[in-house]
Amino acid sequence: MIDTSIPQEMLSMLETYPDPAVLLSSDYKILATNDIYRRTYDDVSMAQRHCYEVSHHYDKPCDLMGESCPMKRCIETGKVQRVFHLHHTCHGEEHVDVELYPVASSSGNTQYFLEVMRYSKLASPRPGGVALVGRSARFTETLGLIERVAPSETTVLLLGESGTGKELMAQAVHKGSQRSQGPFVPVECSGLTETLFESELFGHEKGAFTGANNRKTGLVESAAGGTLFLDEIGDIPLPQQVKLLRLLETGTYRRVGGVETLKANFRLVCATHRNLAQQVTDGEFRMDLYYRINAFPIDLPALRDRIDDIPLLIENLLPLFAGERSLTMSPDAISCLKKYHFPGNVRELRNILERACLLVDDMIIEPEHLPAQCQQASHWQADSVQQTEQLRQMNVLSPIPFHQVEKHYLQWAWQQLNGDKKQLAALLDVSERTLYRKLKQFSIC
Ligand SMILES: Nc1ncnc2c1ncn2[C@@H]1O[C@H](COP(=O)(O)OP(=O)(O)OP(=O)(O)O)[C@@H](O)[C@H]1O
Repeated sequence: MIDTSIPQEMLSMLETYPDPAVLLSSDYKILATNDIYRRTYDDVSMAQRHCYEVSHHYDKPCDLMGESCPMKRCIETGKVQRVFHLHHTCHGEEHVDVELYPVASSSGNTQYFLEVMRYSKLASPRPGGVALVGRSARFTETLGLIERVAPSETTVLLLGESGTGKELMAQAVHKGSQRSQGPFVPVECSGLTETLFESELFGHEKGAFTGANNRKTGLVESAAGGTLFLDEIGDIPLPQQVKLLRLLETGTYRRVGGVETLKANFRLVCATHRNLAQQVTDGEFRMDLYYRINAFPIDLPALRDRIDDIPLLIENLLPLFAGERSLTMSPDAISCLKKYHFPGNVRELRNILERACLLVDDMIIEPEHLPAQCQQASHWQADSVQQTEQLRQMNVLSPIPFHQVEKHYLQWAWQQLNGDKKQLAALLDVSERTLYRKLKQFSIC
């Protein structure tokens, strides 16, 4: 499809892009497309379709559908815009890095908009292909940050609860980097003692200490040309933090028992489930090290904050445990899981699916194949809705002081869970210590 008023140079330029590219008018109409765009998206040969119809199957511009529209921002600012969106293509949905450039006419006014789209190879919104999957707004936003930072050498700090996929995201950073052909070396920092920390990270010379019968290559050396992933960096004790800081500051290290100064050559990605800023305040984490590693922090959402991803994760993970069977999950069971709190995040979902695959005799996983706490979460929510309705009918929902609401609610929840503190704390999203304090305060136990 070609708008005959578009200069030939402009059309030729579109074809030079190795990615799908389109020329748009300010009212979102597609004026010209390159070949790769036509092959990737629906048939746009019918003249003057809107970009939002083709990419999103919307009948209105993205910003009216709750998305950030690069076109709108480009018109407002006159500057290049970059956003990360989920697009419909003829291969199904794809995560797309969209760049929009204003194109000026000879008079200097913006006449067209050039949109170039690059597909993410790091994650998928569909089951099957890659390990990392997600399509919720929170996941897409996180992936957008990963796509931005991955090609650089910047240190990345991944923050999130246990099981949210920090290691998978660290691998994605590596995969999207210039170092992707090099090694990805994960280091589990918790539990490394002072001496172990040094010899693991820096290696040691033969005879450096009793039992050092050979020279050992350290993980820093193994990561040469690649990415070093320091998992649970918040667990590194203070004395080891100094050694890590020295490595990062100088870019050099020495094997234990060695005299030779070696040059490090790695890109650093760190992760923790801890609140590092709080650890700095509490004197548990060095401030200088914190600022060294906090160059590009990314918060990974908990599974309960992206429940829209649960069906996709189930579809992606079930084949891992289903063996030869093509198992599915019933809508009731999916709905149970959507109401569950998932303190262990995706790792817990994996375990739940593995267990369900062993329990199911038929081809469909039902709520009865899920652990009691998942079934209970579902009843619990239903009960609380029903109870609120009963209270409303009894006209007792007139305003009462907050602490009384808290007390009554806690008493009720305590009974529902038969006094299971661990589960109750997880469902209420508080620590067991906080829960214990509350229970004592209200004399519940
Ligand atoms: N978005 C995702 N898509 C598919 N699988 C995922 C996703 N996120 C996490 N997982 C799976 O969940 C499990 C836990 O992920 P991972 O080990 O990356 O989490 P983590 O945050 O590093 O956990 P921890 O803090 O305990 O080390 C893995 O089996 C991983 O494959």
